[in-house]
Amino acid sequence: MAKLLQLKQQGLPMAEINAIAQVPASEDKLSQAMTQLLMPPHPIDSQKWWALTTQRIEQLHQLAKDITQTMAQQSEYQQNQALTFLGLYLSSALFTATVTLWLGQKIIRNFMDKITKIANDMQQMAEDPKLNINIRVSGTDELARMARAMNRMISERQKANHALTRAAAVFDYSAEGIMVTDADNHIELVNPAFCNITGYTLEEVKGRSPSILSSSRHSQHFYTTMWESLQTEGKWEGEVWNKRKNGQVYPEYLAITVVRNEQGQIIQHIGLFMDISKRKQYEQDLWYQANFDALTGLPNRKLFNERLQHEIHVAQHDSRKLAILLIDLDQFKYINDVQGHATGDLLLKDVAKRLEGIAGKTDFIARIGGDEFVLILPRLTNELAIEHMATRIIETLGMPFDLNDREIQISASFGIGVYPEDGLDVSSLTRNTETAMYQAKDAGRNNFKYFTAGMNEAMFARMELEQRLRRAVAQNEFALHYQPIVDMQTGVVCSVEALIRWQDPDFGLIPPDQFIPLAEETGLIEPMGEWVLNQAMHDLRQWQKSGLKINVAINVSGRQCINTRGMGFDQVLQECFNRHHVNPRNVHIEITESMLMGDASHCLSTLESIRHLGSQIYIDDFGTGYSSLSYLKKFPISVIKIDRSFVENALESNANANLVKAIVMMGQSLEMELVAEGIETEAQWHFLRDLGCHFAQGYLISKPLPFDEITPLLHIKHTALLNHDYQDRCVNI
Ligand SMILES: Nc1nc2c(ncn2[C@@H]2O[C@@H]3COP(=O)(O)O[C@H]4[C@@H](O)[C@H](n5cnc6c(=O)[nH]c(N)nc65)O[C@@H]4COP(=O)(O)O[C@H]3[C@H]2O)c(=O)[nH]1
Repeated sequence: MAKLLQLKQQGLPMAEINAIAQVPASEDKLSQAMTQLLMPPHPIDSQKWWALTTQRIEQLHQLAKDITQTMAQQSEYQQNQALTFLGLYLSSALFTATVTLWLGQKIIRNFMDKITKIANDMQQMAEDPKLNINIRVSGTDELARMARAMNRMISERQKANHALTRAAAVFDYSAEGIMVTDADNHIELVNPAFCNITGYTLEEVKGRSPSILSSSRHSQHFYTTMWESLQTEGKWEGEVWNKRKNGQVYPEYLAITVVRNEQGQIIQHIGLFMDISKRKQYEQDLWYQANFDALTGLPNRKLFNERLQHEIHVAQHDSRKLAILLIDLDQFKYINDVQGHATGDLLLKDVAKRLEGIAGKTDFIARIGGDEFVLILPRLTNELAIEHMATRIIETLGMPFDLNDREIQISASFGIGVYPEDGLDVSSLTRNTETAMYQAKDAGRNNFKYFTAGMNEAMFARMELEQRLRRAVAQNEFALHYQPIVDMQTGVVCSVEALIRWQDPDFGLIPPDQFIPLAEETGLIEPMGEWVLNQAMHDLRQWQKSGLKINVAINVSGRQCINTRGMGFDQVLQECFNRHHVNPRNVHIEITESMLMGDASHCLSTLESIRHLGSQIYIDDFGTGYSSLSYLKKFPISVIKIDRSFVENALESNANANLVKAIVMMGQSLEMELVAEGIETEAQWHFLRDLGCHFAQGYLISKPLPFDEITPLLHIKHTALLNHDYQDRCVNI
């Protein structure tokens, strides 16, 4: 039992103790002995008791021996078992140590590999900052996490690098100049665009103040405001005139931003600017185009209106007067059409120069239309100044122009309007001055007219007439009257002059003087002239069919002669002759002297073409114009018509008679035939015939009459006016 207790105290498990305490089956004797020992004592003798006791003691000894033996066996067994356990323990410990060592080595090698890989990759990246390696470390351990963290870091670094690269590229390649200054506004850094724009290198500006670029165009106040804005708002932007290194001042658009540190102190200023010279130039060009005439360089109508508005305001404020002179070139359209636009342009440029030459310092001159110029005289001290200027304009523009080696003479008509009498605002003053200008034109050109209240009525009348004339052309309200031209030697009617009449439904018959100038001005003369030509050819054909030998003279205006429907006049004629089967030799073309003065070369070629067709050319109203012999010689003119005004006055005085003689002699010296117009009396007839005039036209023979009325008169031979035998000359015309 003591042994069992001891085992128990040693902490042996109960199962084992139990096993040890179990008495094996072979030990039945022990059990029996024990049982007997425990049995109550029987009443036996001492010997027996002794034997029994001895026996039992022996049994006990045997039992103790057995127990000792068993316990020895048990102890041996336990020892063996302990040894086994120890062996096992030691071998497992060894195994564990080996495995642990092996695992440790493996883990360490693994760690070392990973660390080496990370270190190598890091080393490579350190050597080449542009290199970005994705460190590949697998697993979930610390190193793998570290590698992933590093990869993230690298990726961030990569992004940051990209951003930096981009920022650097923006800085380097930006078209805008960039300037970075420190807190004290000393230049720290500039980009290449800065150098391009300003002409300075970084070395030249580093450490200096941006005022190195100052152009001195801005006041101190300008810069003070800029700095105030930087201090309070942290930024400023606007247009600045700066100066390049070469001294050239240029405009730039500048945006300055203040950079502050975490404490809110200014550490840098970043100035970003672009050169806006081109944009400024473009804006200026646009403004120029909108306000100036490209051809002459003079202000245009828009600028004129603005300036007049301003001058009226000033004049009103100062209680002063101002005048405007509206100048229109006479026959400019003709020159333009005949000589070509290039010559027309040259003329306009020269006119502009001449007007600029005579305008005073405070005067303002503009071109407000094709051939319309306007002069503002804003500081009128007295009205004589207007007259003086008007006379100078007429004189200046009256001098011949030398255009492409051609001498061209022009004149101008202009109206004068005075503020405040003739208009209190721009539109009324301009409108009234325009009215005065038209009046000057109607009054025979090359003069000027002051605006008067009555002019407006005339202006309205003119506008109304134009309306009616347009309708007349559209509705063909015209008729032709014919006036005979008689051979002064034979009294025979050789030809008739076709004269247009306007049969207005409201106003009756209107003579050509009242609408031809307007028709020329408005261009209506072209369709009107074509109608005359066709009608006259039609009538001529009728007379010829009836067996009458007659020619027809047609009046042709300068504008009509240039072109009709875009065709040369000779082509128009040819078409018409063909249409009516008329021989061009039976048609005379009457032109005025002024036509010859416009464009000599174009006129010459047109007249030669007409002459080439076979028609003769008459100069109408001779003597009223320049009557230049040199001009007349150049042109293929066959007949001169002496203007009615000379014939009318020829017999009134010797001087007048001598004038007519001179004209006749001039014609004779040019070997041209002469027609005396407006012969009303026999005295005039005889006078002119005796001078050597060949043909006569006038009321003495007949007034212009319609076709039906004139036809019978064409057969009459005016023998009563003859005083000697004649020979028939008409066929030669
Ligand atoms: N007092 C007076 N007058 C006389 C006498 N003999 C003729 N006349 C007028 O003198 C003008 C002559 O025509 P013109 O000089 O060619 O002058 C013409 C001509 O330049 C122009 N004209 C007439 N018809 C046409 C036409 O079809 N086309 C063009 N372009 N102009 C035309 O109109 C002008 C005026 O024509 P008309 O009024 O018909 O006036 C005609 C005629 O009626 C006379 O003895 N005494």
